Amino acid sequence: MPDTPSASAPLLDVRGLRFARDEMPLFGPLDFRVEAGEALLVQGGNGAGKTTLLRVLAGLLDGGQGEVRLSDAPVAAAARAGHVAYLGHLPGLKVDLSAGENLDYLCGLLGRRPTLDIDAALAIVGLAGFDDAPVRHLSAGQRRRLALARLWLSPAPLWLLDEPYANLDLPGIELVNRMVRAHLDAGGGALVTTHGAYAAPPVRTRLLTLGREAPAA
Ligand SMILES: Nc1ncnc2c1ncn2[C@@H]1O[C@H](COP(=O)(O)OP(=O)(O)OP(=O)(O)O)[C@@H](O)[C@H]1O
Repeated sequence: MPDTPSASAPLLDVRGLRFARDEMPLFGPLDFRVEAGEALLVQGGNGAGKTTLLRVLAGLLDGGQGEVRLSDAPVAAAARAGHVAYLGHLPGLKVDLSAGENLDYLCGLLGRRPTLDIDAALAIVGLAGFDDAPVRHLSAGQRRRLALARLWLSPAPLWLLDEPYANLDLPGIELVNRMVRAHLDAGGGALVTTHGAYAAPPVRTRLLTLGREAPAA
């Protein structure tokens, strides 16, 4: 956890964050924050930089300049993976392992909420009985649900969700909304990227728009 946590501090406080690729600016400088109990919708068209922003915040992509504070303490990119839960386009699963083995492995790597076990998390995302199923036999939507189980098991208060509705059916979309609402009700926060093709999660939401027309909100 950050060195100097503060109950009233925002979960995420970003100051002057900018990113350039091959010296071409992609976004920024951006200033925004995420308070406990709220979601920040990161909006923008294809190529606007939404995924890049989330990967920079997660510490998965080098090259961002500016300050990223988590619960009132600056956290360098290399240390951020242990402080946030990132749900990316690719589920980040090992296809040769079973669903349960994947969750066990990821919990060992990134930590786990002590009040929840793997079977319960699988049941919550509609994968009860899939514990021993090899991930290579799962559909794209089932893999997405497995990644949601990992998210649900994570102890991190800040979720970074890159198009979390991708590959999901309507019950899956409702599942994401329930999960986000429960996470925020418990004092967590979330960044959620969106093209605007789906309704936003029904939670307290602010907006950050990437793109030339509206650099930041
Ligand atoms: N690995 C990479 N190497 C070079 N350029 C990249 C790489 N990844 C992304 N880009 C470029 O960076 C820009 C932003 O990409 P990014 O994926 O962040 O956008 P996005 O807003 O998430 O887009 P989408 O809505 O299409 O998913 C795009 O112009 C893209 O071509």
